[in-house]
Amino acid sequence: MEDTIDLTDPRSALDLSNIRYQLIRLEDTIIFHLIERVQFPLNPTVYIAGAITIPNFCGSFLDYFLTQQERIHALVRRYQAPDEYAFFPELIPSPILAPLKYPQLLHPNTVNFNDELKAAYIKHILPAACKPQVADRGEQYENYGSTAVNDVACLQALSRRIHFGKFVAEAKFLAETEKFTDLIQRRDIKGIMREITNEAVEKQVLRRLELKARTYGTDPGDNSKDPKIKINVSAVVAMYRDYVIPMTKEVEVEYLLQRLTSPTPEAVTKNSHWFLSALETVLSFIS
Ligand SMILES: O=C(O)C(=O)C[C@]1(C(=O)O)C=C[C@@H](O)C=C1
Repeated sequence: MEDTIDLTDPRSALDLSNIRYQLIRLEDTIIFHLIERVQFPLNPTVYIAGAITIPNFCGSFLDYFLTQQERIHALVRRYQAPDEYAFFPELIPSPILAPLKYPQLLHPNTVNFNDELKAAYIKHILPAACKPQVADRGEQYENYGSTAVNDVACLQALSRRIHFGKFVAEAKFLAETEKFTDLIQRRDIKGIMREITNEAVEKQVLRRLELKARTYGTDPGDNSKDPKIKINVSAVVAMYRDYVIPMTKEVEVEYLLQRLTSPTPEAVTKNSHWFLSALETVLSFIS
């Protein structure tokens, strides 16, 4: 097993034990970001379109922050990577850095579950994880900026996690191509879901997550009998059980349903970003 997955090497990127190791690493990232986020109250104002006045923008404060951050990250090639998916893909600019040449690891596809993820994060995950808030007392007390900064970190890590489902699905497809081809051709969604599900692995994920949330949430210097835990451990487990694992599986199924079809122009754009960027660079030299 490699320490980090190498997305420029198909043998590394499509090895199921490497992919699972990456998913385990992402658990750490997600838990630490969530611990940072729940220092602040829920602050529902941050998620309501128009609740905070923003010049030339009519969405929520979180969406404003996400669009701005995605724009700058896109400029340095973040969304060319096959494991990165933007929440506002239609708003991101082309990179200023020369394109990287990723091998074609995944079948071209249009799968992006970020809207569903963001909705679940705001409606279910955060309310369960944040401390109860008596009332939203306004920006000077509630740190709207810090709230949004931490939300973006949580959402981007969660997005990476669920979209790794594409690599899992591709690895499973390559291991049992005949069986999956038959299920896909018959559009047997229940059958595909059954084949990609490994209940033992899911139980292991949830057990490990509970231990990690408890461990990372406790100050090692706190020697009291009843140490304070910085995160609601059962909310972390519920987040995975009810949203993260189910969405990863939906990503897997949706990806497999597109696995045999010829790519749509939209899918080609995400998968051959580097080619289009290279073309843009060449054209900018010519003009
Ligand atoms: O590890 C796998 O095989 C996956 O498909 C990932 C995952 C998960 O989200 O953790 C999802 C479905 C399986 O039932 C087990 C685990």
